[in-house]
Amino acid sequence: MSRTQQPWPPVDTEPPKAHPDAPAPGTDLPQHYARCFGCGDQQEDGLHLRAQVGDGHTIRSRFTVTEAHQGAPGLAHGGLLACAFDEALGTTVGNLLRKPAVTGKLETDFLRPVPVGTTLVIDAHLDGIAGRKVYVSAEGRMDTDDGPVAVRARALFVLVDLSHFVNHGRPEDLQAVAQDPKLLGRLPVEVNP
Ligand SMILES: CCCCCCCCCC(=O)SCCNC(=O)CCNC(=O)[C@H](O)C(C)(C)COP(=O)(O)OP(=O)(O)OC[C@H]1O[C@@H](n2cnc3c(N)ncnc32)[C@H](O)[C@@H]1OP(=O)(O)O
Repeated sequence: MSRTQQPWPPVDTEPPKAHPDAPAPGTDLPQHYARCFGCGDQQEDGLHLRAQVGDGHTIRSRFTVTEAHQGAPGLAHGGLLACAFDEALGTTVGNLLRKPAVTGKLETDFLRPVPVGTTLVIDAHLDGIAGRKVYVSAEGRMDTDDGPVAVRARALFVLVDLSHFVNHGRPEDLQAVAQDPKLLGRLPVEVNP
């Protein structure tokens, strides 16, 4: 099987346009949910991914592979790397478009093994929009922003109503958020667009 990529985005798209209230380049983004495995500070063994807005529809995220993230001895589990990219790509969609969206499809190419202790520098980019479909891609470099590329990913996010989360979320977790709204970071969505 070759690494030849299909055209991306796979359908005709409009160029992305950041929301007028999207955070400016250079902004450090807060966790979006304290219990999120990707970014939450209440998940002891989570990824604790941190993100900053870049120029031109990009967001740069960083996460450090810990012992809790191993698949083979001393090496990151591929599924956890995919999780980091899901988070980095979702953060890019949510913060730049300020609309709720969920992952519909996520593809990853693992190019190099990633040892425990590595910090992955993930640069994600909005690629195009077709109706509710948002195409976004990223690459992750080892330790520095010009380090060797270890992982590439691309994804389709689908814009949804907030009712998606209300209708499908576990009631006790929704209740916990209602009682302690600080569990959510700055809402990355336009609630009344
Ligand atoms: C600041 C915020 C930071 C947030 C970071 C969070 C990062 C983590 C994000 C996640 O992990 S979200 C959790 C994982 N994802 C899910 O749980 C989604 C589960 N799937 C669904 O809920 C529904 O399938 C979905 C909302 C994605 C779509 O259902 P809908 O009934 O709303 O829409 P529909 O099925 O008509 O699909 C809409 C369009 O997307 C297309 N589509 C959907 N899934 C697709 C797929 N897998 N592949 C290709 N196309 C797909 C579909 O063909 C269609 O295209 P057209 O508009 O052209 O007709």
